[in-house]
Amino acid sequence: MRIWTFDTTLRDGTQGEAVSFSVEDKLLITQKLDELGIDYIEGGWPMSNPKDKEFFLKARELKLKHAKLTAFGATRFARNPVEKDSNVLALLEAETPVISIFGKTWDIHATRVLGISLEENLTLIADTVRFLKDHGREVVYDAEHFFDGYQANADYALSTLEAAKEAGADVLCLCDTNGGTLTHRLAEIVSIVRERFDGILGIHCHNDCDLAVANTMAAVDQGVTHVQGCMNGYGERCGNANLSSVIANLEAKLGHSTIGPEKLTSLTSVAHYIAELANLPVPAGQPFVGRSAFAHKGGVHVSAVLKDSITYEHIRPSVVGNRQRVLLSDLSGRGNILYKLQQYGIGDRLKDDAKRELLDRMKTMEYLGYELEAAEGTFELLVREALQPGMHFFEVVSFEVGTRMIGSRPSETTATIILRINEAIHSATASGEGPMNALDLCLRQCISATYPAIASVRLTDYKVRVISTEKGTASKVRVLVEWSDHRRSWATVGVSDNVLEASWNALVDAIRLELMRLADKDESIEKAVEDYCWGV
Ligand SMILES: CC(=O)SCCNC(=O)CCNC(=O)[C@H](O)C(C)(C)COP(=O)(O)OP(=O)(O)OC[C@H]1O[C@@H](n2cnc3c(N)ncnc32)[C@H](O)[C@@H]1OP(=O)(O)O
Ligand SMILES: CC(=O)C(=O)O
Repeated sequence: MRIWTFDTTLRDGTQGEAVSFSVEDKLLITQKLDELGIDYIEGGWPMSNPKDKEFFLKARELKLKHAKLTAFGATRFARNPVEKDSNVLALLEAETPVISIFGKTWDIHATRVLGISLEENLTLIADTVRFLKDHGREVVYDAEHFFDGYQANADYALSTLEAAKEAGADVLCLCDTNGGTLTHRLAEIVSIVRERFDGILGIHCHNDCDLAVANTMAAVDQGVTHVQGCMNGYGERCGNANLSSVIANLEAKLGHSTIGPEKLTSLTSVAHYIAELANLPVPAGQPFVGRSAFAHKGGVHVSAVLKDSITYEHIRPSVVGNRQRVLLSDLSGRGNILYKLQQYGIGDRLKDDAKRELLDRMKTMEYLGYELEAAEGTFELLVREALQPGMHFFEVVSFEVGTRMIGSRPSETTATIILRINEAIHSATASGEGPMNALDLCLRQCISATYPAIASVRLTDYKVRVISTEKGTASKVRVLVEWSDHRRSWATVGVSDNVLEASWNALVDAIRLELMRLADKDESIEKAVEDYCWGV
């Protein structure tokens, strides 16, 4: 069945805490949602603020291929005749083909919030819908608090829908505004409304009981054909139904037609694009589009996935443009190692004994506090060392680092290192902006003449975590360092009860890894490594 998608990321989504978009962001997101094949894009409430007003003005220049831009507002305010209500007039001035308005369904909202009679509220609804229809707009009527209103006073709730319908509303959208309705009850109520009203029924769910997507699906099951939601589940309080999950479920599970299977493959990238503009991370475990949505960690899972991915995946990740990942940890089995080696294209270059040794080494390292899941560069180094035993490039003889602070003068840090390269001793002393910088400079001084290619490796992030705190300042720490060589990024990890030693080990591993990569010209490894490294 054809189900119409209505995205309110730019309106209800921005009612979520920490979600805010500039006019430029809103324009970019509108275009992106249009490309994704969304049917309606609710851009904001034009009377609410200058930003939303400007957005609708600028959006006139957008050449949308598919979506209908929608302006949102309220039924006329009780004190104003509809033709003089600034909120209603601003909706017309937005010049969108579609207007959505919310009206009161719940009797206490009419009497206690608006302070008007139940009858007068019906007039507000009918006046506003009719006025907008008379001005040639498609009207989506959002029945705010429909389910709470129905449970409080069913006859009155239904009469508000009748008022909107008789005035010409094109869609009657049932809103679970407080997000408190349980799925079975919501389905019962939708089925009653479906029997009573023909035409397009919509659903708008909030996630206060963590049921917004399930409730949306249940409503569709009862005959609703217009679904509202926000990308990444943004929205007031606990958010709205996550539209990316709703779309994926409708398309991939139920065979309904929304954006179509081809555009569905852009779902993950669009969700991440919007999160990027919102400056919020997509939660790793977000269904369908999150980084962990198809990430396998337990050895038992990975071993089965290697035989057939359907064993632990409910759909193929590519259906929604996501990808399968395998994580490394102390919960890994041989399967995890095999998977990675196959990914690197070297499944057959390591003997079974070497694979088992690698797994044992990994488990010991995890026990000592290394977290290879976040530092696949360190794992790659272990693999390459297993492939080319004895290839170390340089050996660390010693390192020394000291920071001097006198009075209020800026501190001074100097490091000295001694290395053995091809049987010759090299040493360097350098001052830096802190110990890591001083050590880094020394290392480069010692080896760059022999290995000039390491000049491109630079630190991009540095994180320290105390592994267990019982020893206070003497506790063991894990240092995770991210690196980039202008082509890709990767992370290495060091563990020690001395933060400088942990940092130094992560630094040395990153440089060794780069040298190993340059020495091993096997392109299949190179390509596979790029798959886990992230672009820069
Ligand atoms: C369920 C939803 O999510 S609805 C959308 C909610 N979104 C927002 O509120 C974000 C945008 N809101 C705003 O910018 C502002 O609240 C404005 C510009 C709309 C109104 O601001 P103000 O005029 O200062 O009013 P305020 O926000 O304090 O109160 C809301 C007013 O709208 C009235 N109102 C609320 N719902 C409706 C409705 N469906 N129809 C008519 N009037 C309504 C209220 O009675 C109240 O008016 P009152 O103060 O005369 O009683
Ligand atoms: C209209 C709307 O956003 C709601 O009822 O939640």
